[in-house]
Amino acid sequence: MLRPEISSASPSAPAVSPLSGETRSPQGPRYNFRLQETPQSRPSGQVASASTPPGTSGAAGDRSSSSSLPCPAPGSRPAQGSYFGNKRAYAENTVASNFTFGASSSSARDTNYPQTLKTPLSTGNPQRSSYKSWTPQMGYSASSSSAISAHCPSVIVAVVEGRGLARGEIGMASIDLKNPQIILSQFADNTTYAKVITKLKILSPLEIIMSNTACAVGNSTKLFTLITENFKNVNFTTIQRKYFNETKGLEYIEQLCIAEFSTVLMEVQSKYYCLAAVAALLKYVEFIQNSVYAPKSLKICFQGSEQTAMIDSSSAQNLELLINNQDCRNNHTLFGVLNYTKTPGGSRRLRSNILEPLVDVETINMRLDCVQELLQDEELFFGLQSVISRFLDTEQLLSVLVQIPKQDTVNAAESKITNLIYLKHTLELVDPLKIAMKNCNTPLLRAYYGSLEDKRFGIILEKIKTVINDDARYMKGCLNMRTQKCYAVRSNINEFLDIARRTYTEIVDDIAGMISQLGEKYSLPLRTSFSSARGFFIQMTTDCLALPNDQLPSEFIKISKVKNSYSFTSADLIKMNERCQESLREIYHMTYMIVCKLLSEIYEHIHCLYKLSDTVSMLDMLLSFAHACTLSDYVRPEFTDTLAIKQGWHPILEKISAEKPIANNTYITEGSNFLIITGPNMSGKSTYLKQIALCQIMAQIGSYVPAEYSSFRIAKQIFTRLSTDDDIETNSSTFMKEMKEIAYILHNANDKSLILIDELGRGTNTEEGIGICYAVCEYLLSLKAFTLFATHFLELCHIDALYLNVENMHFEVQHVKNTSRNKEAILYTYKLSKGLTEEKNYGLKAAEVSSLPPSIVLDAKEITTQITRQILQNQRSTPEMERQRAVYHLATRLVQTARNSQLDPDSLRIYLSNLKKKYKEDFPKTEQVPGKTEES
Ligand SMILES: Nc1ncnc2c1ncn2[C@@H]1O[C@H](COP(=O)(O)OP(=O)(O)OP(=O)(O)O)[C@@H](O)[C@H]1O
Repeated sequence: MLRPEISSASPSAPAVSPLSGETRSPQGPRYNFRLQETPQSRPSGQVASASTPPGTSGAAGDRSSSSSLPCPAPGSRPAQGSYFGNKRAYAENTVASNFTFGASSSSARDTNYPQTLKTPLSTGNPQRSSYKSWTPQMGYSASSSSAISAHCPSVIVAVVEGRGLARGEIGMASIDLKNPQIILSQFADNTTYAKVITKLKILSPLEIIMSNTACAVGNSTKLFTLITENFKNVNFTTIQRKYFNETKGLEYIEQLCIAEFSTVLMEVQSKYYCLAAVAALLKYVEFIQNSVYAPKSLKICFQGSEQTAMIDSSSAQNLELLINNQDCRNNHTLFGVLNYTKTPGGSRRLRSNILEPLVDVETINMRLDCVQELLQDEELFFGLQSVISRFLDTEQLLSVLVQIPKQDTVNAAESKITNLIYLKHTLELVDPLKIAMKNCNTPLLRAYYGSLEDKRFGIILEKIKTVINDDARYMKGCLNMRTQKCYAVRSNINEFLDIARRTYTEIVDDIAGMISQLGEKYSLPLRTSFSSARGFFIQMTTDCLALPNDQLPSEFIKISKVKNSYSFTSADLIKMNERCQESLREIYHMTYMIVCKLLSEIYEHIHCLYKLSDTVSMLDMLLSFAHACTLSDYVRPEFTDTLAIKQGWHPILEKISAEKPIANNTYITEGSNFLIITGPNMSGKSTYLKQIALCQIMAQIGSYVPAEYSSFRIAKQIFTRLSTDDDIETNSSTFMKEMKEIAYILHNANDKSLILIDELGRGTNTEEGIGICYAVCEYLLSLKAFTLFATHFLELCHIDALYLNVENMHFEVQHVKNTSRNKEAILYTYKLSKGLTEEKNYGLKAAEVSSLPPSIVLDAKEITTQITRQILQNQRSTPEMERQRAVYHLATRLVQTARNSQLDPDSLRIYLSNLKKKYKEDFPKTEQVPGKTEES
């Protein structure tokens, strides 16, 4: 048996774990997880064989399972006396000994683990507790409010990097604890590890697992260091390298992947790093969850990095895709604009699509066809929306159903019963969903309709209905749900269960009777209330009532008062609550066994739920797109080689402001793929850049876009270098941030990128800033990427003379006389026009209208005039410098022309002779460039 060993490290813990000898990152809590082999252990990664029926005991009893518990035959009776009188005999006969009801259980399996194993899960670490506290009972709220909880981190990722020559080859495997789907990926990354970091940011993990060799004392790998720096709030766990075992990974996939997705085996067979990562991941997850995945129960997919567009995390942040930069609680984000989803699955899907838009035009167009149909057919839209909004979190339901608890506890029993009720509720919605979709036309909707025709839905429901009452259903409120669970199983299936339920009802009636008697006795308006923590208790409002001596009778204990309402209990009520709990435990116990038997019968069909959850989440997202369209006049995008947006506007600005934003046109083609945008401060440059990126993302996820007409070229990557107003870093670190971001773009951009750069070089002095901008522009101009470059350096605009593919655009402002203050005021039009801005000293003008003291503004104006004069003088005083500059320009143009010599020979000759003419006009006395002949 493998013996896992976990040691928890508090932030103040020493750098080396005394238990495992592993290093720990100094930031925050870290965990080291070490699996040790002991003589009685089963080999790593060993799981119950595929032929083991789900729910039966697995290898070496390791996969203890629910249906191994013998179930009493319907109608079977204890040998003698009443059920209560023969409880023990009944238990001995019918209940497997590993079914341990009670707060703490120590199953045989559990004894294989040292006590330290549980420490990390029970520490008060708030981050850690997020999955510790996650239980199958949680997260089934049906409303869209659950969208928020849907985004609480629940993903565990294992990352491994190749060694030696294979350094830079990355394998990743992730599983969402709320969604039983494993995503594998393997790719080559460069030394900045941009792809890994981006992928991890998109996954937004709860925990990252790496090999212990990645963080050997004093010799951590660059990848480890970068990940720990970038994910300071995420838990790290290191596992011995041997558990990153590709053979075990392949075995895991063979055993756990459901048949529908088994082609993944062909894809990953020779991808050793992702196989190694999945082996470590599953070993670890099964360990911390204290459960194993049932054979053939998981959806496992391989996701290459080329299937979706890449948006790095700082671009996602700059563009406010998911989180608003000013206030992380408000929903002024692209997600907020598009999110009208009704299910947690739909909301999760929207989130992941926004972060990873599609690149396949055919798929995007299929989605757009659906949105179009939903917009044109109101009946379809409202019919679908009403059914979809009744679905629970199907993915999480599946996630619970495919796990077999290693221990049978009251909680596990209760959760299985709850899940069966949810399953019934979910399956009962399949028919209404089919009815709502029966007249749909578009191929994608028809395909989803077709997936609902799966016979397995009906088979499972039929089987459930033979055991579960027709009216057992999901209900809000803990008492309601408790009642549903109690009476879920049909009567006459188990006589003892019927008796236990009668007893439970009697106790509940007794409680109500006792409380009403107490009310009469003290002439108080007492009410029976219930909470999951307290059980039944008494409540009383004091609105129209004065208490004798301002005190409650002494019989009432544990009194608490909130506003004008008292809550309390009595010694008798506490006893009755205990009896109630005991009888409930018995009911759950018997129900559980029936449920387990039922689940084992329906288990082979359960995988159709993967299809259903996919259908529901996709329909929910498409409905959400259509909903967003109905609130604003969006247009269906086209996909061509040109980025052309007619009268497009910023979708988030529209959501925030009372008036519709000013719309603008955009036109970028391969021949004119570099826009330089100038304009005074506050004229709308940054907003415009973001608007382009947001529209591009909306189009690529299959949504309509805010414009009158739009056409996009698919972007494989979207890069942004945008200035953030609320940057509180120092000037130097702002500059370093700028440089890092721009370096990232230069390393990763290619011909299919969309690049937005705003105010590059503002973190350093003007000359150097211009120099950097110029060099960056020249590099980007060598690509066919679509680039929008907003700047205050007007010198940069002259680059259009050298490069034919550069276009200058500017934001117009108007100057109006403010008669009351006899001053000129700036009127922002937010209108984009051709050419570069003619505004001068607009920084000073902006400062003038700001709250800067007038004396300071005056000083600033004077100093600016002096500096400008000095610069001009300097420039004039050195004709040699001017000559050199001209030579440089001429040489650059010649080189550029030669490089882009797509011009035919005649045009090239004309172009060169024009250049020569211009050069001679500008410098009549310079006969030729020193050292060079004219011909050269
Ligand atoms: N198209 C528009 N329609 C309406 N309001 C707009 C539009 N564009 C920008 N604005 C408003 O103008 C404000 C300033 O815009 P923005 O930050 O884009 O200007 P900027 O030119 O980038 O300024 P700076 O150069 O100082 O960074 C925005 O916060 C927004 O409220």
